[in-house]
Amino acid sequence: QERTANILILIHSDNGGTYELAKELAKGIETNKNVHAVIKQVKASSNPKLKIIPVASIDELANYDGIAFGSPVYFGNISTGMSEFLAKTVNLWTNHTLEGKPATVFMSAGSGAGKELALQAFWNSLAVHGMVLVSNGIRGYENIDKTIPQGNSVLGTTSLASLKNVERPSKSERYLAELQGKNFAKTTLALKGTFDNTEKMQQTEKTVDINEALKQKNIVLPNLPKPVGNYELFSRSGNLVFINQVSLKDGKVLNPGKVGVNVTEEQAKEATKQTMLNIIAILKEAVGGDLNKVKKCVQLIGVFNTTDNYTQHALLMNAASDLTVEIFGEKGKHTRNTQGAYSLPVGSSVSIQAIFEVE
Ligand SMILES: Cc1cc2nc3c(=O)[nH]c(=O)nc-3n(C[C@H](O)[C@H](O)[C@H](O)COP(=O)(O)O)c2cc1C
Repeated sequence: QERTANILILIHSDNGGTYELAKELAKGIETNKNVHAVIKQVKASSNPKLKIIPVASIDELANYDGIAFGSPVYFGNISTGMSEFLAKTVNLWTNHTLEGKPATVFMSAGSGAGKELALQAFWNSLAVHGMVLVSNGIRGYENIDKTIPQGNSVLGTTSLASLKNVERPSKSERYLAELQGKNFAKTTLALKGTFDNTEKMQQTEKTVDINEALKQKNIVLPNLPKPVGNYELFSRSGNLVFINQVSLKDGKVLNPGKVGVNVTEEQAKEATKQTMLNIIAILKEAVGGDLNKVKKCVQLIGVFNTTDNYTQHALLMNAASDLTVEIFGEKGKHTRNTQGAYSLPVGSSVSIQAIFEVE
């Protein structure tokens, strides 16, 4: 059977210069008929030229055989958009997910000031991930037009987008990007299968320390709320822990009221997240301070104070579900019910009942 490979071209672009280079890389990659390239971006763009590009999720990076990263040069560095995306890859990093995967980088610059620093900065982050960095060297240098400034660099192709004596990317820059794509496809195909991390990832999955992961993700659990009636914060029966909360924050209700009247959907989501944080703080207490003892989130029920005709309860509840999965990974996946209510205690816009299985 013929070997095939899938390459992600992951870009951030403001004005489309990076996207132009990405298309050339894709063309170069796909001159190898066994290698497929897909261009995605790190966040949605309102630029009409870039709107159609799908947005990549963090977790999908694991699914490709190689990744080409492209961004504008910002002050001799990678762009803020790219930097923000990379900052969310801590889980991939600690799980060794990208180790041994080939990576290559390209950038759209203005004048080109600091372009090599920026390419180097890209490499820094990808080296921390343990990726195999594929350089350009002087490939193609003999064929480029040297009568005008060009974005060639040994680390990766750039384009000098603000030098408009010719259309940018220039013909030579496009040629270099295509060549980079061709070479990257060759390396990716050759390395495929030599970096199978599934076994290692499964091992680390088991040993992921949830308490540490919370710190790394900057998730701070609130102080325990005080009961406002004759009840306990949690109740344990066998291996199940039952917890019910509203959106109390520092003794006050966060974003109280009715969704669609005096609470926006964004505020309701914020309140929902706060409620879930309260629940997880209580859960931590219930397992003696060690969240690694949580085996599964079994079920969540979210009740929202809404108008009669409101239907987007599921959307609001995602704020709680997403947080639970972010913290507990696979163990955080749960069944769920959502409902609307005419009024809720202490004016909260949301109330959540949670059931967890623990050790
Ligand atoms: C905040 C900021 C900082 C920038 N810093 C540099 C720089 O240090 N060197 C450079 O050559 N261009 C710099 N530029 C220009 C961009 O790299 C250039 O416009 C690039 O082509 C944008 O790529 P895009 O078309 O994919 O958005 C900067 C632009 C911005 C917005």
